[in-house]
Amino acid sequence: MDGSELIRFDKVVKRFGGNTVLDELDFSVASGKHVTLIGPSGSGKTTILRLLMTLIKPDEGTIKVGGEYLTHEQKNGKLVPAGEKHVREVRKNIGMVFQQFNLFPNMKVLRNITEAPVTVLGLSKDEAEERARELLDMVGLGDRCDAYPTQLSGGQQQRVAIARALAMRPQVLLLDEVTSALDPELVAGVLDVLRDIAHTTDITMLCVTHEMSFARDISDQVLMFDAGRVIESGSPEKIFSEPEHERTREFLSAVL
Ligand SMILES: Nc1ncnc2c1ncn2[C@@H]1O[C@H](COP(=O)(O)OP(=O)(O)OP(=O)(O)O)[C@@H](O)[C@H]1O
Repeated sequence: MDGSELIRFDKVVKRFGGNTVLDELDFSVASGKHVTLIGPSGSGKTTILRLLMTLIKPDEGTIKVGGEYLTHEQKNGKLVPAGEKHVREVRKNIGMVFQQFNLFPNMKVLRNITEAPVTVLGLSKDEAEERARELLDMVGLGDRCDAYPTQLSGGQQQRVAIARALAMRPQVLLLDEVTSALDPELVAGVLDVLRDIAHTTDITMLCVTHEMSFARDISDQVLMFDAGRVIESGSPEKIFSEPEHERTREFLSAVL
């Protein structure tokens, strides 16, 4: 938790057709911090996470992760659009948990977690399994290594997805409305696991959530988005108790 800058968006523009979704967006996330993005539907929050996962590319601007450009690379002293190999290297620092758990249905829980560490990071099967078992204990599923995803509840599957993301030892964990697809009674278990991770590890978190009490509990900083820009940011105490912007007040009164 050294506070150095881990993520930086610089004048990022993203358009879909004629619709400008991110409008010269600047923001940064310091290493070890937990930052939550809130704001009305369609304000561009998920787009930010998808840009970081390189699922989409910005139309303008630059994105850096861990001091390296994600969008560009240096070649012969010039900044050029990043090639696939460069993107893959920078992307290794980033883990993501999606709304839909996206587990491999034909693999048991343990293998879901060990697959990428073995094939992408080159860990031995034994090393990967040891780490996977630790992570499964951490998410409260140490006894479900041999289950298939369909034998688990949605909440359990999402906890496996969290363990799978952490198994790659990313510097930053992106969380995209990870409880939205869950039955209400399963939400608390997943949020408790994430609270525990936030409070006991030094991983950086960038989180899109509609769970305002969760955002209040884990965040060092809350960014309020509207129409593709950060209109207000600050500690959860400030944003939730003394919002300055009229749009923030309107948004919070609709969701709290
Ligand atoms: N692939 C796409 N093609 C066209 N439009 C898109 C695409 N992805 C996102 N958009 C549009 O971009 C805008 C921002 O979407 P985004 O999902 O980032 O918003 P959000 O703030 O995460 O919303 P929500 O809280 O509802 O998830 C929306 O108007 C959406 O319809």
